[in-house]
Amino acid sequence: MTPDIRPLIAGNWKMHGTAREAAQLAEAVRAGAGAVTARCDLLVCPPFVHIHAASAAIAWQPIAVGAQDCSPHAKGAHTGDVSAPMLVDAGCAYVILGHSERRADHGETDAQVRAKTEAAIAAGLIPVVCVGESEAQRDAGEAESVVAAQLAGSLPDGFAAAKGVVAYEPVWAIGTGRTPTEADIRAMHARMRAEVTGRFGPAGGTTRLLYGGSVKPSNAAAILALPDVDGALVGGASLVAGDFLAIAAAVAG
Ligand SMILES: O=C[C@H](O)COP(=O)(O)O
Repeated sequence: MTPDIRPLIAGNWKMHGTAREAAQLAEAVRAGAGAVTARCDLLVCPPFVHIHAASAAIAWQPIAVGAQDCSPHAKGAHTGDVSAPMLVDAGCAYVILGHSERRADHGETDAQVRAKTEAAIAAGLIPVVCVGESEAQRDAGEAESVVAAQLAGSLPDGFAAAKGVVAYEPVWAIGTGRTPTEADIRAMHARMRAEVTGRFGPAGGTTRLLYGGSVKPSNAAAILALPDVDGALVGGASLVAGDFLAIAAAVAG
């Protein structure tokens, strides 16, 4: 954790579930959130088509809803895309951008992620920009330089002032049950803090830096206690309300 930064525990539901299941999961998170929202912010990111169902189930509780992508364009002839203003209209406060699955599945580049991030900020959304190295890049000793380059290319000017969030997700740790060592997470987050403060000045000192990749209740406390780890971006475990809330409860009180 970083002193004076309120942690964020974010759930990325990816491409799972029906609208009914999304509503049930959101309701279960809402019902159990009272014990943890005193110490951290909660965010759930359903698939586009379930955003309304999740938002309706969460209602007034202090749990934010986000999306998993947005268009770099505010409107227009872009079949299949969803704009940032549409997400605001649907009740979103955040949007995940540049997730490694989008970089892999859709060939998203740093420049495209940056354009989407600019669009999100212009619409009033808080972007959660994902970065992370492949296993081959880590084995080659390139992890920090890869992430630094992704940050330089993906984050627009004004990112920190807009309270943008960075999520470090080593690609090889996503959905695998494997995590970096605590020393490696600590080192990467220190490097990311140096990068954002170098780029954005004092505002970068309060940028929330999340860790993601096989976070679960059993490892959350150790990871969340590390310096400059200001929360978690949770995939698989966020699909089980009890596990997601247990991860949030692992934030030091
Ligand atoms: O966005 C979330 C990450 O891809 C982590 O997924 P995971 O917790 O299933 O490893």
